[in-house]
Amino acid sequence: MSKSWVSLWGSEQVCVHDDYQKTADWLLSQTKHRPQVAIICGSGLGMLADALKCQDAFHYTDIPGFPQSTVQGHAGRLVFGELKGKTCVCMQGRFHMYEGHSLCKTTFPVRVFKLLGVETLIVTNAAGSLADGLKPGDIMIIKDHVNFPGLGGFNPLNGPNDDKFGPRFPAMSACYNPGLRCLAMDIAKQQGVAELVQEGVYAAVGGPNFETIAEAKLMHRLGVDAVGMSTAPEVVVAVHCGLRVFGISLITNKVVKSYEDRECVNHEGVLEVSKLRSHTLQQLVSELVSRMDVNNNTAV
Ligand SMILES: O=P(O)(O)O[C@@H]1C[C@H](O)[C@@H](CO)O1
Ligand SMILES: Nc1nc2[nH]cnc2c(=O)[nH]1
Repeated sequence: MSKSWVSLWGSEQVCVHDDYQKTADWLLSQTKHRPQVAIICGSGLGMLADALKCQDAFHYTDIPGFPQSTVQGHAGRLVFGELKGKTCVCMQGRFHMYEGHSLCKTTFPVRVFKLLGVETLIVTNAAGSLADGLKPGDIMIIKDHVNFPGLGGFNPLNGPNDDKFGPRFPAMSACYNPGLRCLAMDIAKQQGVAELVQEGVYAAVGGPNFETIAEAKLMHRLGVDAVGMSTAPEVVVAVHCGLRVFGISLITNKVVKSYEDRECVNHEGVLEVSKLRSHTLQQLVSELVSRMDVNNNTAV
């Protein structure tokens, strides 16, 4: 049963081991698939699940304990299936803090994946670029992140630590697996899309508003390459419980950094660019899944 925990910021819901286990047990009773890889689809990127063969799909509304998706471009389905010889589970729709989910609900699926036997988590998102060399339609392989809500005390690991998942003070200095990043770069070259792909630092903010110009300038100065409203909390929880992580940001817009610039970002534009690049991203992720080693959590 989830419990209430009083934090610096007031009362928060925390989920306990039993909550994750119940959801995992239900899923294991409903599908024969035993996933090794989990994929979280960002805004407008749900089509990554279309490549899965022999699908078993569940609406979030039907999964006990699962939060619900409320954002356009996040279908709210969990899809199990085979992708190039690997068993995968794919979230068509993720949870964001700005929807009103507690951080434990935002990251709930990650621990469920761990209990399903997943070893590798692939996170994708739509993001705005701050780096001058990244333009809409580009693909950024996430090298590292800045978790702004986490720095301010909004961390999904707040509250009593569950030692069954991981340590009280987990290291975060190698969040994004170097071997998988390198493999993804090689695949991009082989697929002829290397000019679209580069590595960079992602920053997570709380949203749901897009950045002010002062905020954009601040993050640019701090060395952030792309900004979005998700991913970092999921990755913190994944690394805590020993999952290997690979992350991709699809750059859907540039973040306005000048008072003279009259461009204005909106969610519909974000979804449009996601759609345009969906095929390229699907090819890249499929090949990465195909070529990754799933039985050794430390190697590629
Ligand atoms: O789920 P992601 O991070 O891909 O979604 C991004 C951030 C906001 O939820 C939304 C803004 O358009 O896209
Ligand atoms: N915070 C933020 N999230 C995004 N998601 C897609 N584009 C953006 C952006 O420009 N800013």
